[in-house]
Amino acid sequence: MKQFTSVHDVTDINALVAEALQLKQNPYALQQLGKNKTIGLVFLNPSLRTRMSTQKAALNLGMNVMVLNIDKEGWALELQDGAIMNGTTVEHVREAAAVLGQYVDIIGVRSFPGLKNREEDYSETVFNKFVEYCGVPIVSLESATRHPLQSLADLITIEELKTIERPKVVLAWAPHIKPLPQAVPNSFAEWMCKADVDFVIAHPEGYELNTHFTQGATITHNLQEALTDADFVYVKNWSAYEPYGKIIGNHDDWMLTNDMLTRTHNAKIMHCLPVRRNLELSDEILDGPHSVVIHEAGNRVWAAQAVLKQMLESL
Ligand SMILES: CCC[C@H](NC(C)=O)C(=O)O
Ligand SMILES: NC(=O)OP(=O)(O)O
Repeated sequence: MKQFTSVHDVTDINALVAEALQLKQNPYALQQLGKNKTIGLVFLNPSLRTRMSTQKAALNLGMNVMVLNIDKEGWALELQDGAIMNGTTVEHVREAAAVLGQYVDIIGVRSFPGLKNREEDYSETVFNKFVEYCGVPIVSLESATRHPLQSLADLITIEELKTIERPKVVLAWAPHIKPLPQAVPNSFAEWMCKADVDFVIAHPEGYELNTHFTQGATITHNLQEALTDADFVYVKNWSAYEPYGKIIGNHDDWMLTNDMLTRTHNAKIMHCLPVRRNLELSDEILDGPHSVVIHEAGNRVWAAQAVLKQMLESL
């Protein structure tokens, strides 16, 4: 595996899931594989799970790890090619990315969308500049339009916890007070459309995701209908794709409650975290028997470890 930026970088998602579950059983079996290899984790935005789980995965493989919060600890980055840098930016991404590539064997980058310019975000301008200039293999720590490490962990969780061969999986939009990226739902949809599940996306009218990511999914504006016989409900907020980056209408009634779950097939409730309690998901669900969000977060280590193993094997 030369890079991990989307499901399209994976030849066999089921084999990758199986590999992750094997590593979960025997986390330290490959400590020599990463010996004297270094991964650099570069964050342009906050992170808890991705930061800690990817470090742990790399350490499990014997790698050295360096973490840089480049937005706070690095120089103010210039991202526009051809810019006359006579303003507040101090270093161009061309140099910053290339220099980072001198220090590491693999680089991870987190770069959220600005949610202002859809063309800029959906062309992955910032992320792709790191890909272009760093000169080493790259793993996405969440980009403007995808979060593949999260989606792999989600698929691992579904495979581990499913009680029937082909479960019904529902991506259910939930309310929020801030406009959030579409990266997590885009990526989840892409992976679910390739997995052996019956996949349904439920959201209020106006929150349609870009169809590039949802080919094969059943899409409904009726949450109750979607929840019927669901085995997994993946709860996530996202802002509108059109008008881009906006919150449209008031849909507080889309926050899941235990009463709504009675329609499901004893569904397990998933969320990538962080979650706004009693806004996106109720306390009664998060603290109740249906939630698997902590188990899901734990699987981020095994997802990252399986990906880094394959990337190390390709160095
Ligand atoms: C893993 C989730 C990161 C981010 N969440 C927030 C709260 O910004 C998002 O929704 O993409
Ligand atoms: N789910 C996830 O990626 O969490 P962080 O943003 O805390 O890394």
